Amino acid sequence: MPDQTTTGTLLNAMRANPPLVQCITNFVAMNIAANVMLAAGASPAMVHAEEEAAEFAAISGALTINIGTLSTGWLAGMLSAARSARETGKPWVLDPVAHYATAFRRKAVAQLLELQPTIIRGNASEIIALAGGAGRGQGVDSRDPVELAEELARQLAERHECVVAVTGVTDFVTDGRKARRIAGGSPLMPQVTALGCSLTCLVGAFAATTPDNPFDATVAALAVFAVAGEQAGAAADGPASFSWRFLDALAALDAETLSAKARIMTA
Ligand SMILES: Nc1ncnc2c1ncn2[C@@H]1O[C@H](COP(=O)(O)OP(=O)(O)O)[C@@H](O)[C@H]1O
Ligand SMILES: Cc1ncsc1CCOP(=O)(O)O
Ligand SMILES: [Mg+2]
Repeated sequence: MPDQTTTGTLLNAMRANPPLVQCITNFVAMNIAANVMLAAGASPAMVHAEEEAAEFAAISGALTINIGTLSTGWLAGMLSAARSARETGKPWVLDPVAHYATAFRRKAVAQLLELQPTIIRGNASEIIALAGGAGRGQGVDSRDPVELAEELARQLAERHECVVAVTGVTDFVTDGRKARRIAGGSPLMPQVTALGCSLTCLVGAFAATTPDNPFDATVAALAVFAVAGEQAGAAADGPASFSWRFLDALAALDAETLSAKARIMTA
C-alpha cells in the first residue's frame, strides 16, 4: 500500500527535521493550531505583520494563509508573505475561510489566488463556492457533503495548477489528475473550533518536508488528522475531552501506526 507507507515515511521525515512553518492564521485558531503543530512534530510561528511577513516567509520552510479573521493590515501581510514565498520557491497553503460571506473576503481571496497557492484546503462549502458553485456554507461552517465538492475540486485544481483538499466526513485530495479519499476522524471534530485551520497549518508542515510533492504532503497531513481524530474520538466524552485527547493522540502517533491505520483510497 504505497500511500500508507509514504504517509508514515513523511511523518518520520518531518519529525527528524521539524520544519519552520509561518502560519498566518486567525485569532480563534492561533493557540490550538500552534499546539497541533508542536504535537505533530513541526515548528510553527504565527507571524502576520506586514512589516515582517515577507522576510519571515523567506526563512520558513512553508507558509500558510488563513483568512478567518481578516483585516486590511493582515491582508497586506498575507499578500507580501505569499509574494515572498513564491519568489523564494517555498510552498504555500491557502485556507479560504468563509470567503463567500462578504465582498472584502471575496476580493482578498481573488488577490491571493493570483499569487498561485501550492495547495488550497477548505471545507466542502468553501471549495464549492471557490470553484464557482452554489455552496450552502454558513459563516465558517460547511453545510455541504464532500462528495458534492469533488468534481469542482478537480476543476479548481486544474484551473490554478495546485493541489486542492476538501475536508469533511471523508476527505478528498486532487491535483486535477489523480485523487484520493481519506476516511477517519470523528464527528466531534467540527464541534471543536479551528481544527480545520490547524489542519491547514499541518499541511504546510508536510509541504515543507516534501516541497516537490505537495500531493503526497497533503494526503499525509489529512491521514494524520484522520487517524489521531479517530483515536481521540473513540475515548472522548464530548468536544472538550476530544480536544486534549486529540493533542495527545497526535503526539503519540508513530509512523508504523499511521501507515497501518490510515485509510487512503484512490478516487
Ligand atoms: N463528520 C466528520 N467525521 C469525521 N471527521 C470529520 C468530520 N467533519 C470534519 N472532520 C475532520 O475535521 C477536520 C477539519 O475539517 P473540516 O471540519 O471540514 O474543516 P473546517 O474546520 O475548515 O470546516 C478534518 O480532519 C476532517 O476530516
Ligand atoms: C469561528 C471562527 N470565526 C472566524 S475564524 C473561525 C475559526 C474557524 O475554524 P475552522 O475553519 O477550522 O472551523
Ligand atoms: Mg475552515
